[in-house]
Amino acid sequence: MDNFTSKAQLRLEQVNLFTKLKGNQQGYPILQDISFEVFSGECIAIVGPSGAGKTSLLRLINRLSEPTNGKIYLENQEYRQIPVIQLRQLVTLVLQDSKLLGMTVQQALAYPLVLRGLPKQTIQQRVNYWIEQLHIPSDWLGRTDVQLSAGQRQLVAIARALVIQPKMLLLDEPTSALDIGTASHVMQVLTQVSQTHQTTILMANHQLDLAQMFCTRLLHLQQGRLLADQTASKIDWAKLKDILIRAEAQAAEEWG
Ligand SMILES: Nc1ncnc2c1ncn2[C@@H]1O[C@H](COP(=O)(O)OP(=O)(O)OP(=O)(O)O)[C@@H](O)[C@H]1O
Repeated sequence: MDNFTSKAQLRLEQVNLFTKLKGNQQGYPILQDISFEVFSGECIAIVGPSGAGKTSLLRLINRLSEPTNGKIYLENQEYRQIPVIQLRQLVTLVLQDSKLLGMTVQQALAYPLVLRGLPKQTIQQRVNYWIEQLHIPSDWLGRTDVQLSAGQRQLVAIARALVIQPKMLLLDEPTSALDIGTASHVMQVLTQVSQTHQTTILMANHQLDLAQMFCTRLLHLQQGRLLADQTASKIDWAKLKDILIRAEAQAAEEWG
């Protein structure tokens, strides 16, 4: 497989992730035998009940954790050969509860671009553009974490990721605290971003109606395994909703 080249932007090959016990002993499986390819500009929704492994998968792709075995490639380059800083400039993750680390919204949006050494005027233009696109009101700009609601923090975290203009954007339940109108608008903005900039987007999302608005493809995880990998146009959404509701109920029962 080492000489295999693929047109995929991202490739996971038989990835397994196990918890670690004391002395680096292998614990229980979190992800098992995950293989798929992602192509530039795809919008992928990752669905599955609580505990299915959605966050764990996104963390692996952002290299916040390493597979126990199996390999991940970005444009045919194995992850471990890519410097982490370089990888994270190309592949950006928005976590479920992102923090502004003591900065104001304005500072937090500009900061990743300041780190990249961009001219002040370019930074300002880019920040203003995304503030406008995401309808972030100007009176939030001077606020810090504690002065923002969970939903407002989510919107700012999405803007901060878009400002970077990554090749691949990973979003973990990015709209869980947003009202439906704002969440739908975010989905429209993301769709536009992927269409105009060929940005690849992978999004874990419990809200199937929103996933349906946005995705071109869907990965369905259950108990750490990839149950289905489907093109959006071929999905029976009503049936999928039913399956997910039952799986959620079962997961809730198992977790007591
Ligand atoms: N660091 C860790 N150590 C031990 N177990 C972990 C760790 N991280 C995740 N897990 C376990 O791995 C499984 C998958 O968790 P994960 O957070 O990836 O699921 P999820 O699908 O994102 O769930 P949710 O929808 O609730 O966010 C769960 O059983 C979880 O308890």
